[in-house]
Amino acid sequence: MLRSCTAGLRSLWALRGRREGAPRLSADLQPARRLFSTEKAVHKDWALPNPSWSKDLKLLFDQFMKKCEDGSWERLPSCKHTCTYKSEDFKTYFLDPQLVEGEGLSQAQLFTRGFEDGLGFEYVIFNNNDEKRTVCLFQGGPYLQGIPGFLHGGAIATMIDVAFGSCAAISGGAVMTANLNINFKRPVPLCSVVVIHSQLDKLEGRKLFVSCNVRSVDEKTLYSEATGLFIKLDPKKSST
Ligand SMILES: CCCCCCCC/C=C\CCCCCCCC(=O)SCCNC(=O)CCNC(=O)[C@H](O)C(C)(C)COP(=O)(O)OP(=O)(O)OC[C@H]1O[C@@H](n2cnc3c(N)ncnc32)[C@H](O)[C@@H]1OP(=O)(O)O
Repeated sequence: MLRSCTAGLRSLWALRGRREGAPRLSADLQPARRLFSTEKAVHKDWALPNPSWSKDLKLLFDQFMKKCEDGSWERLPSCKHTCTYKSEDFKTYFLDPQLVEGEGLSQAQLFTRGFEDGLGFEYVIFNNNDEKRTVCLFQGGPYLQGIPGFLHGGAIATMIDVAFGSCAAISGGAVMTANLNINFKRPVPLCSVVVIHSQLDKLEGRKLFVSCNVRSVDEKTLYSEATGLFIKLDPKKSST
């Protein structure tokens, strides 16, 4: 059964709620495989092959799915909509009912999942919990063009942020990006597949330091290198 990816968001929103006096969720801030594993299946998982996936992407996907068989790796599911909006749990911890019920938020989608199949971000992230690292297989579609024929740098930065965010959230729970530093070394051809290898380098109090490299499928081309700083949200502080 599909496991929901919304527990992470619930964790984040619960934390926000708690800052304003809502009851504490025990799952909050726990290093968290549970971010990806506690909810019942309610929404489609988009981190799975669709007809727009190239041969390269499908091949890599199959290779990583094989690595999942012994439990050393796990595929992270990915929802398009911020699914918890309709859950009772979410309402319990989100204190502004207008935001929960309102048009704006009901239409909210994860930025990277807001495109038709194949046109934007096609990706799947695999996590190796013991090694504190993730691998993101990413095919950037035609709507992500920057200079003709190549991916927009902002699209690459977005994908790196998502890859980092997942890597950091697994260890840190509810985290936010504080700093991203990217060196773009080679332009990424539009519609090609790249592999983003992310690593949690250091955990220092509430600070999670991550780094990654973005490579071609054959690993010969290094497209980008990046570092990031994620901060575990502090339940005593307001994020707005
Ligand atoms: C993200 C959700 C996670 C939930 C789980 C999801 C599951 C995964 C599912 C699906 C993956 C999707 C993944 C998507 C990823 C996208 C992520 C984003 O787009 S996040 C939006 C962009 N980022 C912001 O808008 C932040 C804005 N900034 C802030 O809100 C604050 O600055 C914040 C929360 C980052 C820190 O604020 P403070 O008040 O809590 O903490 P202070 O005291 O300022 O800093 C703590 C320590 O960090 C250092 N620090 C803070 N910012 C720094 C910086 N920019 N550079 C260096 N150090 C910094 C400080 O110097 C301090 O260090 P000392 O403890 O004193 O040693």
